[in-house]
Amino acid sequence: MAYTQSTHLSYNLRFPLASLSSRILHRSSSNLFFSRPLTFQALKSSMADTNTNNVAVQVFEKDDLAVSLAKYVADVSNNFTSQRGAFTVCLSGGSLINYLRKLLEPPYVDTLEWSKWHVFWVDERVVPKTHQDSNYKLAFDGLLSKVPIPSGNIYAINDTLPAEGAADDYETYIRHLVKNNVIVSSPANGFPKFDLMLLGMGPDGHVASLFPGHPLVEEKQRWVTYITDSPKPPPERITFTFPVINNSAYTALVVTGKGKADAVHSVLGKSQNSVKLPAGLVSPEGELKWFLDKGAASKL
Ligand SMILES: O=C1O[C@H](COP(=O)(O)O)[C@@H](O)[C@H](O)[C@H]1O
Repeated sequence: MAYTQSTHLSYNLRFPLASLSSRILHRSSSNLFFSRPLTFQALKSSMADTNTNNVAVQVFEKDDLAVSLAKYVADVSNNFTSQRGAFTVCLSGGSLINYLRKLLEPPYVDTLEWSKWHVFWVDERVVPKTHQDSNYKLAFDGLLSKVPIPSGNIYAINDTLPAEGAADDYETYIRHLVKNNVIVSSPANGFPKFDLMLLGMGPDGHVASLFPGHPLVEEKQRWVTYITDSPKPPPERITFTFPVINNSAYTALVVTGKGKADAVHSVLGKSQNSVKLPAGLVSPEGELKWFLDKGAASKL
């Protein structure tokens, strides 16, 4: 794979984001390559068969990923808070939260309009909020407790309900927030359109709690669904479905570590597998950006 070190990438977006620096991989038909800076329109991708949207893949050295992710989140947040007066962001669990750590440092910690943030979970484990497995606890301890987001803007699941009830309850609440214009929805399909979806990916290629080969991957109607046989513990979880994940305005997939290199290769590599992993089904309406470290990108 030939590559050059890029310096700046200018995004030509609805909400133009500031330039980013580091090594950028752009997809073009069947090739993945490092390249010189391109305009955002040049990032047209054929990554998923139905995806005609913009996709960028960026590979980082060590701490640079967290630095760039913080800038990306801040730029998206600033654009929405200034244009709409609110920013709806969906968090995953797992390693993602640690990669958001630079948001707790200047300039972001002091300048972001935290009071306008509305925080949701892409997926959640059905355990008490105080449990070590809780995605809420992970995000609260690692990020949310350290910034001035109003507690009423943090939408955790109801942890007193079983999985099915918790999924129904979360979907009902999101419908309520759509009705009240806290969350935007698409006139075309009625699904909620979150401003930013922050996804991780497991070594098996799962995103949210949508696991390879599981029927939930095919869900087309529900906004939030549940699983009681998750292959990764704990077994009971609730999760956004693909129609919601793929309706978001901006999506970041943050994937690190050699253990995920095979799944990354399967989704982004030259000969993409005919059976798509869930991560390969992330094909949002808006912009998709992969944040990889060198380990995760090592088989590309
Ligand atoms: O179980 C989960 O795993 C995925 C991936 O986690 P990671 O630690 O490998 O990054 C995560 O995105 C999801 O939210 C979580 O529930």
